[in-house]
Amino acid sequence: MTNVVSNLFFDAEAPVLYEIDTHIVGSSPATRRMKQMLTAVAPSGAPVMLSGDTGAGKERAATAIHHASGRDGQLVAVNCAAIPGELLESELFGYEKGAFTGADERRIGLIEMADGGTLFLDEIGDMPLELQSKLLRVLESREIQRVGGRESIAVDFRLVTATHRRLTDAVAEGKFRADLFYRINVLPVPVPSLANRLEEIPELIDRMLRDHSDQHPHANLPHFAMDAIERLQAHGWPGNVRELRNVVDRAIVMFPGRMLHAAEVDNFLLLSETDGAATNNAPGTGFAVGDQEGVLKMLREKGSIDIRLILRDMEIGMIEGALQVCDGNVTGAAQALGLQRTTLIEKIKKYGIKKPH
Ligand SMILES: Nc1ncnc2c1ncn2[C@@H]1O[C@H](COP(=O)(O)OP(=O)(O)OP(=O)(O)O)[C@@H](O)[C@H]1O
Repeated sequence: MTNVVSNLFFDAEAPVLYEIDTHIVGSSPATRRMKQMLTAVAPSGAPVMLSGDTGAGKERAATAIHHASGRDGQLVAVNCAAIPGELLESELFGYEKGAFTGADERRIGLIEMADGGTLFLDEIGDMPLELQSKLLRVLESREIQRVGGRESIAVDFRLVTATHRRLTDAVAEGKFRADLFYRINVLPVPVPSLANRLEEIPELIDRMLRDHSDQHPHANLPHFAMDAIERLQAHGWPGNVRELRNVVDRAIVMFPGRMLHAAEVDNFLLLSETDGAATNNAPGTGFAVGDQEGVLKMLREKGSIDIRLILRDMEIGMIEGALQVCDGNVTGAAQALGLQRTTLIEKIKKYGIKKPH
């Protein structure tokens, strides 16, 4: 693998490198190794399997591969764990009108939508066995049939898969088809956890702040002092880059134009650890800002979510965070949140939020 990768790497064209570098931030040895691999595999049409912990950046790597591949079609991302098994087939393959109750009109599936582009199957290990067989057939025949349809439709897509667990274990347990595993594991690329590239934290923060200011040109960005960075580099990062993004998002909301020191960072990290417990004073969903994980989990378990409840919980979490960071000072917290003081007081009353002493 290493030889193949390094040979391909040296032959890789500059635009490929440019795309990979644009999407993937970081110059640690671990990330440099990953970028070399991505640069090598992107131009080939062979299936890539990304492995790594949750939040490490697998979807970002898939996006980089797509953009560096030179394929004209679109990148279609599907989280196999987020869509209930019985729905996943019709989502992937599409269906003909009348295929089942409720199929009022023909629907193009996600595989067909990825024609000419890239199909990214996230959490492939969660795909039901029956669907695994159907996917294998598609990979071998390069054709699909919509649910309820007879016509075979040719599809040309590049497959990228991702998993956060060892698929070989799932194969050994009979939960994942061995033949599919070998078909999709042609070019394995490990995505390193943030704990293995702590030196990249300043670069990642810079990029996140820059992205924010590209979207909000008038935003007053926060600054991270050296002691704050040191504190971040001593953290364990179980939630990886996603957890770091949450910290940066909190800093953007609560410290616009201000300097964060170690103490503030400690508070933010504490908030990360108590995500979900933040709503104990009111019956809630237990979601926190940016908690996509939680949303997906609930969608999986219940099949639906109540967006108003989730937004309310996020609001409670942010108010509690601002109060904590401002030592219970309502005027300061209102300022940090961009709210009128009276509005904040109303919200504190409405949600029964207790101010820290
Ligand atoms: N190198 C990076 N530079 C900037 N942001 C990044 C980087 N890597 C990841 N992120 C951000 O971190 C968050 C998590 O990344 P991503 O969704 O790619 O992780 P993942 O490994 O696919 O997670 P999951 O296993 O939960 O699907 C996203 O908001 C993403 O934009």
